[in-house]
Amino acid sequence: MSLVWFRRDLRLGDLPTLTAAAESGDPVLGLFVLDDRLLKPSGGPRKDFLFRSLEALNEQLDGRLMVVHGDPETVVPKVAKAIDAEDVHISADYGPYGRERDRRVGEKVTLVETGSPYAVAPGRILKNDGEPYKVFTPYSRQWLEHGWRGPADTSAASATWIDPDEVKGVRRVKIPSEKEASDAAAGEAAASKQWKEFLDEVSAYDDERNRPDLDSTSRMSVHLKYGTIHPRTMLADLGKLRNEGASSYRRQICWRDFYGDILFQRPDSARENYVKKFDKIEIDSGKHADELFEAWCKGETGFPIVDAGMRQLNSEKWMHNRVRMIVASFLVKDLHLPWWRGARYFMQHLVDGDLASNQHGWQWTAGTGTDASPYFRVFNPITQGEKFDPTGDYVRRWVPELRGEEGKAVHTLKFGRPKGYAEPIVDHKHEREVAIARFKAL
Ligand SMILES: Cc1cc2nc3c(=O)[nH]c(=O)nc-3n(C[C@H](O)[C@H](O)[C@H](O)COP(=O)(O)OP(=O)(O)OC[C@H]3O[C@@H](n4cnc5c(N)ncnc54)[C@H](O)[C@@H]3O)c2cc1C
Repeated sequence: MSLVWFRRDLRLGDLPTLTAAAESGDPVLGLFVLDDRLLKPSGGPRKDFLFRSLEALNEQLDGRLMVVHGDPETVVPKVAKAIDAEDVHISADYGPYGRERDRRVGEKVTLVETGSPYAVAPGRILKNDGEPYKVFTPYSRQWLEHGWRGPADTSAASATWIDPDEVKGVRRVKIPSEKEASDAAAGEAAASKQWKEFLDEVSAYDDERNRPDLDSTSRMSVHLKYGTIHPRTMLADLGKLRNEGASSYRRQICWRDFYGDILFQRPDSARENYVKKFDKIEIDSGKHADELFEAWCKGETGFPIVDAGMRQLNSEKWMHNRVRMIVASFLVKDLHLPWWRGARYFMQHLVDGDLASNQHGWQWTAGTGTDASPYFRVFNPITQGEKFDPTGDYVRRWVPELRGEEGKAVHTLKFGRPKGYAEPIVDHKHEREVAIARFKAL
């Protein structure tokens, strides 16, 4: 018998783990472990998406997904023993917790790793001197040159699936549900449909991807996070197209691989500054800092694009990439709060919250990360709004108090601030100087 332990690969198509497990011709048991170490710190939207994707996977397997609850170190060997499986097939996990977990489980059973959640697995792309890259552009050149495998030809029909009802001595649980849901459609079929629909529009991606008012990005991040689609499948489709949009999209997939690689090289960077000299930068704390943080979380800063972004996050559990950068810069450089405070809030609320992309997206914006935007480059939330939401539609969509403002005047409020909309909580010009002075003091 073979065991496939699903983790961040909740699909049956393009699943090399399944090819490996089915190779011997033995029947296969599909297993998912509800692990409190991962579930407890997960925000509701992520749990909801995970549970709905598990439901979809279970359906694809005609109800044959075994779901158990507990510490994988105990339950995975128990399940393997119950079906007399020699090998436990997994897709490699490169995150700090996942690596340590797999090391522990691997001491008790034979873990066979095939593939990873990335196009190119972390640790593969190295400089000529064998050192990992720290800067995106040379990494991306090497990444393109390295290339990736084609999609694996797998489906539910690739194996004979064991019915979990026939497995004795293992306590199964029902797939839970979660109240704090997002609208993101979950599961492999939804991922595939969404991707195909987006491919029809990808030629416009390069021109429009920075425009939150157009809402024209793919929203595939949550599917990539939970592996309801693999980037390899997407890259294969993109490879058939010859347009700027497809190249630009490929570059974003590369950013995802890059940050996966950086976190693999430096697991400490999930919690600490990637560039150590920033440990000494002055950051604010105390009651007033907490009040400012609260206003930021609620989208009540009095800066329209920042408030629109935070309200989109709180409502949709997702935020446009450009706006993620703007609100992150505002938290770090206008409010002088530590990046990890904002990153934690994002991880609680984002449906696509991913340790590598989130912590490094934050560190990039804060200036403490890899080829970071320099600390002295401070985003002006008003000009950023005018430039990237030139119609003003994005702000009006998310900030009802500003719906009476026309065009891009919604960012400057030059004709006055409507009643009921917050006064700016800080003076951007002044805070910019404070941020730069603190940087220079390092
Ligand atoms: C402060 C901050 C926090 C972020 N937190 C996360 C996070 O928790 N999870 C997450 O998946 N992405 C995160 N990102 C990256 C990016 O914002 C999202 O991947 C993107 O907005 C998701 O929407 P989309 O799928 O429509 O993106 P698209 O524009 O359609 O991009 C396609 C895919 O490329 C990848 N991608 C795009 N931009 C980036 C990037 N800068 N870094 C890494 N991968 C990228 C994503 O997988 C995305 O789905 C963060 C960025 C910033 C600045």
